Amino acid sequence: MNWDETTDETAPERPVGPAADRLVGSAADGDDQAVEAALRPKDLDEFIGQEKVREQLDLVLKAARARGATADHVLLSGAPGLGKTTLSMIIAAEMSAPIRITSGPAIQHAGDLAAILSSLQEGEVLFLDEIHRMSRPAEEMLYMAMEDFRVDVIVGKGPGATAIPLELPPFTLVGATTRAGLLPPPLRDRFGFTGHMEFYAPAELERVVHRSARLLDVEIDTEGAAEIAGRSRGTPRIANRLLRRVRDYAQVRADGIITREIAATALAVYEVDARGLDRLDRAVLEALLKLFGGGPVGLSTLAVAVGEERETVEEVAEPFLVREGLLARTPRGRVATPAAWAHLGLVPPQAAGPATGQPGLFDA
Ligand SMILES: Nc1ncnc2c1ncn2[C@@H]1O[C@H](COP(=O)(O)OP(=O)(O)OP(=O)(O)O)[C@@H](O)[C@H]1O
Repeated sequence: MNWDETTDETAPERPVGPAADRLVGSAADGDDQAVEAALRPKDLDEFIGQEKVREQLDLVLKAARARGATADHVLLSGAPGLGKTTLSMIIAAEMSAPIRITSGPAIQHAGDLAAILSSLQEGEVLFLDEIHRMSRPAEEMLYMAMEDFRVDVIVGKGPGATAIPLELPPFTLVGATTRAGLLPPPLRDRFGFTGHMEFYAPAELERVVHRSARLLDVEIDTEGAAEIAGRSRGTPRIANRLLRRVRDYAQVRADGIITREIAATALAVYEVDARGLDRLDRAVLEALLKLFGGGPVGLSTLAVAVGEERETVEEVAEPFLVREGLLARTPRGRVATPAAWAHLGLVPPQAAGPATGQPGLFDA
């Protein structure tokens, strides 16, 4: 099989093996979950960035409130850590409604979903994270629930099974997905509003860092916040996590105040470089440049060279390297860009071509 066919450059980082606990991973770890609740913005005004989604959602919610109606179902797509859970909580708060939080993988049987749906209160927000990972029967039950606020509960088995219709109170489903493309069109079409969350600009992340520092009672100057923001890979969750590690360093090794120098030195200790690359990202780039002259080189060969699983390189390191324009996935193999050479301070070999990376020599 051609590896290129299975490659999705927009695929979000999925923690794999030892890479799961990396400081710049975008999925939440246990430590994050404890702090995140305290750092979540509580209303749309407090929510930083995502101007388009925020403005559109503001209209959807204001209109529903003015009509005294339940808000339309909302689908939020985007990489982990960009604020989908936070926005769902804000939707509930803006509608003065309670919220129930669950996820696709937690709903394996239609009965699991029926139990949740039948216990919802009128107007309640149901947040369904990773909605693309729900089972097929549950998904089909959801179609009817979203459209008609009704489900058919199947009682019994085999020829004697009967469907008992169950009326549901109007509710708002907020679905979140990192892979909007994986949602079947009938499900996608049942959302009244779809918002795509983009990675954050450095200036927006700076505001996130300042806000979190204020809530955590940490003193930080403008340049210190800019330094952390620049290494946060466009993701508020990572910005908040780096801030906490820099705060530790500032407390233990300095006077507690975060300046540019303190942030840069602290993050060097944690091996997060000026562009947000960590040890794994740099190992991949270094192997590509130093061992294979910048490529093209096959994924398996590259993975062996860095001593990681193929999936770890492909799913954990590469998405960010591709996004940053440091690495390209081509039909002939992985290739470094001029920006990669510049970032590692190396000089590309002359026009003679790759040092060792003859196309066809390496596995595909
Ligand atoms: N726009 C924002 N302004 C301020 N803080 C934010 C913003 N977006 C996210 N955060 C912070 O980032 C953290 C992660 O956000 P959240 O849990 O909502 O992300 P998510 O997209 O739901 O991630 P996942 O897909 O892993 O569930 C939270 O602590 C939240 O406070």
